[in-house]
Amino acid sequence: MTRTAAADAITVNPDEVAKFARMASDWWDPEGEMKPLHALNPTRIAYIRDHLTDHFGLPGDGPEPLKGLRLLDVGCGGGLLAEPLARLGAQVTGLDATVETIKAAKAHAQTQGLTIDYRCTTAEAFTDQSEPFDAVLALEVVEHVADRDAFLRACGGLVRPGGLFVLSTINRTRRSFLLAKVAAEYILGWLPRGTHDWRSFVRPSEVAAGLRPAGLHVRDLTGVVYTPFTGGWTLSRDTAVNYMLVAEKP
Ligand SMILES: C[S@@+](CC[C@H](N)C(=O)[O-])C[C@H]1O[C@@H](n2cnc3c(N)ncnc32)[C@H](O)[C@@H]1O
Ligand SMILES: [Mg+2]
Repeated sequence: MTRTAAADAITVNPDEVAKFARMASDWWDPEGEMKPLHALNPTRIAYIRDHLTDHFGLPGDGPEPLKGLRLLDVGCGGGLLAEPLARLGAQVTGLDATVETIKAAKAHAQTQGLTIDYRCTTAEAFTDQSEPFDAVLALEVVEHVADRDAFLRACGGLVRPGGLFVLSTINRTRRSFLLAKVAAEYILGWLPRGTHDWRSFVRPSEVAAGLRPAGLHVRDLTGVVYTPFTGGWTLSRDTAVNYMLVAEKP
């Protein structure tokens, strides 16, 4: 049975988190069920690094361009994002709703000699337990939560004034139904069948509306598209399927 952060956590969809808990041993296998996240990683990490260094006026060169920043990775999974960001010098806290996932993340970070503060909890529960962060990240999580607005409000509440929120997800369009649902799960087999519910995909306008009560404004919206020739992902103006978004708290 999956042990979750808190049975009454309003953003946790038990069926959704159980899927990720079952995959806990697979997070770091680049050919396993998390293969698409591994493939996306270089592109999304570069996007995050560039937005953070630019916004906080950091030099951006050198081996640790994110040194001095406190980051919160919400729905961190096995740490695919938390680890590279820690290597770039950031002080990283990672939250995930399932015990199995956090165990896998802790074990892997230890093999890498990385110090990351991993906790099994939710953004809404963590709000009362922590100082706000320079930046909060939630990549590929919002389409799996039970209450989207509560999730965005809680994430936004954990951003300090002057800080950033970075999100990635899948847009809810006709094209995303064909590509991110039908093709990815049933034709190409990139993701296990049933990974996503198209109705849970999120329009950028819905992210913006969900962040507004927490006082955040969207500063950037960038698409991420698959390039069949290279088998990689690149940033694009096309936000109809996958996209990344940066919001700022003034
Ligand atoms: C697709 S994975 C993304 C992992 C990671 N952010 C990445 O991009 O590599 C989604 C993760 O969100 C977690 N999750 C789902 N709902 C959550 C919630 N309400 N609070 C915290 N974590 C949640 C799941 O357990 C899972 O590990
Ligand atoms: Mg997803």
